Amino acid sequence: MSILSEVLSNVKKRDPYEPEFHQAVEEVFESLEPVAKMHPEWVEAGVFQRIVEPERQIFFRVPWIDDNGKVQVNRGMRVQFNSAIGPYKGGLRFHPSVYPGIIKFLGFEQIFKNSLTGLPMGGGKGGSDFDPKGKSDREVMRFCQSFMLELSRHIGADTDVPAGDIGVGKREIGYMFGMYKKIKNEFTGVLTGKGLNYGGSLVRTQATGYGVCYFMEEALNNIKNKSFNDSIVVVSGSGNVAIYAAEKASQLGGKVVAMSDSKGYIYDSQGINLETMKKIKEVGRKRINEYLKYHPEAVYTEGSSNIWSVKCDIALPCATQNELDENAAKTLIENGCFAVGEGANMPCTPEAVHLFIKKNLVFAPGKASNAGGVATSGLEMSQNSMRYSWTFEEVDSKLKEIMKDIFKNTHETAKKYGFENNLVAGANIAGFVKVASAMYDQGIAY
Ligand SMILES: NC(=O)C1=CN([C@@H]2O[C@H](COP(=O)(O)OP(=O)(O)OC[C@H]3O[C@@H](n4cnc5c(N)ncnc54)[C@H](OP(=O)(O)O)[C@@H]3O)[C@@H](O)[C@H]2O)C=CC1
Ligand SMILES: O=C(O)CCC(=O)C(=O)O
Repeated sequence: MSILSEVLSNVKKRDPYEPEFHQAVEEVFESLEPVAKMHPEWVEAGVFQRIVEPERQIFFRVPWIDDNGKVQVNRGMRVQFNSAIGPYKGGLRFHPSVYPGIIKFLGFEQIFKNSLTGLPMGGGKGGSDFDPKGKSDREVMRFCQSFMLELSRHIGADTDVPAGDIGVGKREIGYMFGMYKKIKNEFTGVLTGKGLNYGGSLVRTQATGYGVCYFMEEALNNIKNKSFNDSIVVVSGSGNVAIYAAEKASQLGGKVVAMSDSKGYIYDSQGINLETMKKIKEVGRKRINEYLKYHPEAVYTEGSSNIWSVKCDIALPCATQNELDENAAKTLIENGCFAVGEGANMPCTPEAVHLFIKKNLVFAPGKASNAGGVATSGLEMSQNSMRYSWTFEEVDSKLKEIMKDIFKNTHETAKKYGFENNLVAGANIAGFVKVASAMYDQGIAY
């Protein structure tokens, strides 16, 4: 049995009820056989065993009082996965589906993603099974304050710097930052994704979605001699990542014809009107079928996974994990889709990914293509430390350079290890090598 199979089998034995975490480890380990062969010293130092075990996991009670005066209790968690190359960094997810297996898979992905950005950030992730949907602003505020009351003991600008993810946006970050400041009596860059009026960075709102398109444009140019220009694009989700991926895809000359939420999807042959979408989702926090009130010529279909039956050239899954399976992948390919860029974390199942690679689509894996969000969070941390702010153009051009560099690194690494044009292997190997070498240099007790 190879060391990688042995470690994977132990991961499954140790935490048998965490399928998403197993999937994330398996997907990275699939690419690492040549690395293990090239670095017997890493095998001997137990780097592979150590990298799958979080440095620390924190679980805590989050009691809060709803608008009816009733006490509610949620579960909070933070997984501090790996700090070999910098303070733990990664988002917080508030969604009823959150449990340790989800947070661990996200934290594991974050280690390699953050490494790919070239910035000094370790990997972490956290969240709660709290559902902000349908709650009043006051309820969300009370929950966030209670959450931070405990989390504040474990984070800090040089220790662990959380940010947003599903269900956590500017509103939630604001409430949590306010509470942290009150508890610690200090104004530091302990969270990113902050409002622009209190230390946030320009472009952070747009960064993940824009970054997906910068990465994809580079991949299309280099691998297929194509671009977004004149392409038909389908984007799943209508949250932060989806809206700004759709915006940049349109700016680059693509036409986005469909977007979704967890209930269904909208098809608009004229191209989705993003101002309407922002009004519905960012301002109103409403369901996507509201779009028909403003654009009656569009079509709404129940069932979010059906979105992949819409004919397109480029598909950008930007909603959630495992939202695009093998059948959806077959349909996309039959309809002529030539590129898939993951805006969400692990949105394509392993079977779908294998098919895309086998059929030579340009496939951009999330840990590379959605790294623009955390990279810009890294730039927010730098600006906070300097007590300074860069302009929109400055941050945007740094983001673009970072995404181009991530593409170059993943593309060249894939080639070097015998996986030409396989960006999954390139991203896994390039992300891993930097962290593994730092872990090795810092000794086994680390
Ligand atoms: N925000 C960021 O900077 C980054 C986010 N990501 C990843 O991108 C993805 C989206 O995050 P973000 O845009 O921030 O989150 P948001 O909460 O802003 O939006 C999430 C979107 O996905 C939809 N969605 C959520 N769960 C499901 C589900 N189970 N089935 C179908 N649709 C679903 C939501 O629909 P509904 O409103 O109906 O629930 C909503 O449209 C996540 O995978 C996240 O981890 C990755 C890198 C950075
Ligand atoms: O900006 C960040 O720190 C985290 C973003 C994130 O959660 C992600 O990359 O999945």
